[in-house]
Amino acid sequence: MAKREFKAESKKLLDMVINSIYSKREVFLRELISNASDAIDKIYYRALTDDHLTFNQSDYYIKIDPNKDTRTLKVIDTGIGMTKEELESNLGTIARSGSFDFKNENELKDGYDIIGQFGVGFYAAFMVADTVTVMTKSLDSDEAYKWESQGSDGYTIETIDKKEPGTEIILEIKENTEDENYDEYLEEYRLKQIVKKYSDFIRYPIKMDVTESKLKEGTEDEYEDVIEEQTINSMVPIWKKNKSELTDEDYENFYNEKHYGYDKPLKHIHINVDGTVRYNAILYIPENAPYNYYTKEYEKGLELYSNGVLIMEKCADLLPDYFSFVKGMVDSEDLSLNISREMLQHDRQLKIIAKNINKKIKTQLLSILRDDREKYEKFYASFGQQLKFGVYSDYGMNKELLQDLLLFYSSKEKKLVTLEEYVSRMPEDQKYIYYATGDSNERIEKLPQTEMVAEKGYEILYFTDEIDEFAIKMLMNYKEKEFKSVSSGDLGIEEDENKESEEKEEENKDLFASMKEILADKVKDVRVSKRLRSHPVCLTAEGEISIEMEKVINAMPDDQQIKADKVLEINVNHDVFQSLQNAYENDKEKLSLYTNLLYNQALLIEGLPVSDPVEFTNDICKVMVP
Ligand SMILES: Nc1ncnc2c1ncn2[C@@H]1O[C@H](COP(=O)(O)OP(=O)(O)OP(=O)(O)O)[C@@H](O)[C@H]1O
Repeated sequence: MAKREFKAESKKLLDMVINSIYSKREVFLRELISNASDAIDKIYYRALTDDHLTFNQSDYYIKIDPNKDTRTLKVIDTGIGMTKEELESNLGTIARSGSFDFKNENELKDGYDIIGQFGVGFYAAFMVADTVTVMTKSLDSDEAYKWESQGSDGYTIETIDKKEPGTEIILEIKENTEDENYDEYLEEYRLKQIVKKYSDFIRYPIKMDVTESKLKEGTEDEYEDVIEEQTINSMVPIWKKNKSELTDEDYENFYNEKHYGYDKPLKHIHINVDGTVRYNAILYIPENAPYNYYTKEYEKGLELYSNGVLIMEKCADLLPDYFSFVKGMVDSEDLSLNISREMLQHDRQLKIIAKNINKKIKTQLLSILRDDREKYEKFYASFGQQLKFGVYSDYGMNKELLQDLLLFYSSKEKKLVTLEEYVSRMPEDQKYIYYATGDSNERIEKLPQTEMVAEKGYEILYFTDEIDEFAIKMLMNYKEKEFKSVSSGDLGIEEDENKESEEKEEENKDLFASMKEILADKVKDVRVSKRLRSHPVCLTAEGEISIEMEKVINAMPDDQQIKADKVLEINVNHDVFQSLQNAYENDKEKLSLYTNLLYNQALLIEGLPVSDPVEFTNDICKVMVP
């Protein structure tokens, strides 16, 4: 029999399909199953307009049949089949898609959607097979044909005997090589796995004879291998079902089946959009952060399906970083895929979907926050930090979108509050939103710097995450109220104290100058405190860099070191101040001892290390034994 050659360009293209278009060999099965599904769809469409043809869905199926002895894998379908001419033109010309033409000729819109469009998928079979044989009988022909090819050297066509319309594709699976294991494409479990991964939602049953070990009849502990034909795909995707038919349990099962997480999702979001870009999505907000969530290893992304066929396992472009914890999938019929179906040709549709999804996630989070505070706090414990990173990163580009999702611990409420709640409670004379930073709520509670603001009756937000102050600096203000650290120079409330402290400052300016000299470049200034009530000293920072920021940045692994401009504030109403004055008058050595002691105490209160602990304890001893 004379061999027909593929067209010259086709040879090159075939080589490309086999070697470079697809990144994973396993997708050959996805391609053959998609073709089989298209072939059945075509009968369905025909039946819509042809009165002589009835489409009885249960008659149509796809079957996968591996055989280790003959080293063959068959993919059989009960679809429309191909005439001799169609065999010639569809399989003899690479990049010629009969399915694409069919779609155009029939002006197909919704419902059943033909998958094929490029005319290359079939040849993916050569990635795993030396010889590919196609036995086919068209619904429109009495003759059946066999097409066979070993790849680039062409193909043969001959007449065969086949009664029922449909197509049977036989792959002679390659021998294993050093680098490649082809045997796996003959293993039931592996084939099942590939079908589940890519073709689970093909709407016709994909059948396979599966070997199961079963209890032998009449025995109690004897097992035997039983071969059973099973449907291995789920067929109807949950996201195409009506929301009213689905229970929370259905959504939870899908979450677990898909291994989106091992926890129970906190919330699911089911989206069906029929707008400019049509898509369905099921998204989940998990309850717990995966163990690697806050590391570089964590990969964000949603599964992306095109017409129920998996295209990408983790499509990162669908999620912004600040919502990277969201799991789930998107299925759209409107994506322009590239030839390998592994990437999108241009991402306009994807951008629209991403934008839409982003909005929905925010709305959902806000509604949990409003309606189920306990649930939201659980979520926030896992992912609050990520939201705060989101406010801070990209130069604060997303701060407005995220600000209402933030929670901080409140000095007054003794629980987490939103910025909105804080601002709505602010007394009229309060100018700023006050915050204090520290390692824990308990430590912040005891910070001397909070005394004055607390005495004034104002609420203070406690920042215990390293990112907090950075995020707030980026936010700058909320509802036109500026954020103010309780440690900052001007607290906006010290009017009454101003005059008195100015006088004290003036009276004691030589004492403060001496103390500043003793501490040298450790502090920028020594001053009368307006904020202290019961404590003798505290450290505050002047300028943009706070003491907390100095701590955070200096603890980072790179060599970057920064220094806050520290000010040692002295409570002139505290008895200790008298001792300072006495020492200044009578004993300069004592003044030096006291100054260093007070400075080191202030460091400890701030959670900063004292530079010489031995000297510090010696100083204490000196005070104890005058
Ligand atoms: N099982 C089948 N039954 C009937 N026709 C088939 C079958 N497999 C392939 N064909 C025909 O061969 C054509 C080429 O198939 P191929 O998989 O190479 O491309 P495609 O499915 O059209 O596009 P894509 O590259 O996007 O998958 C199809 O368009 C279809 O007309």
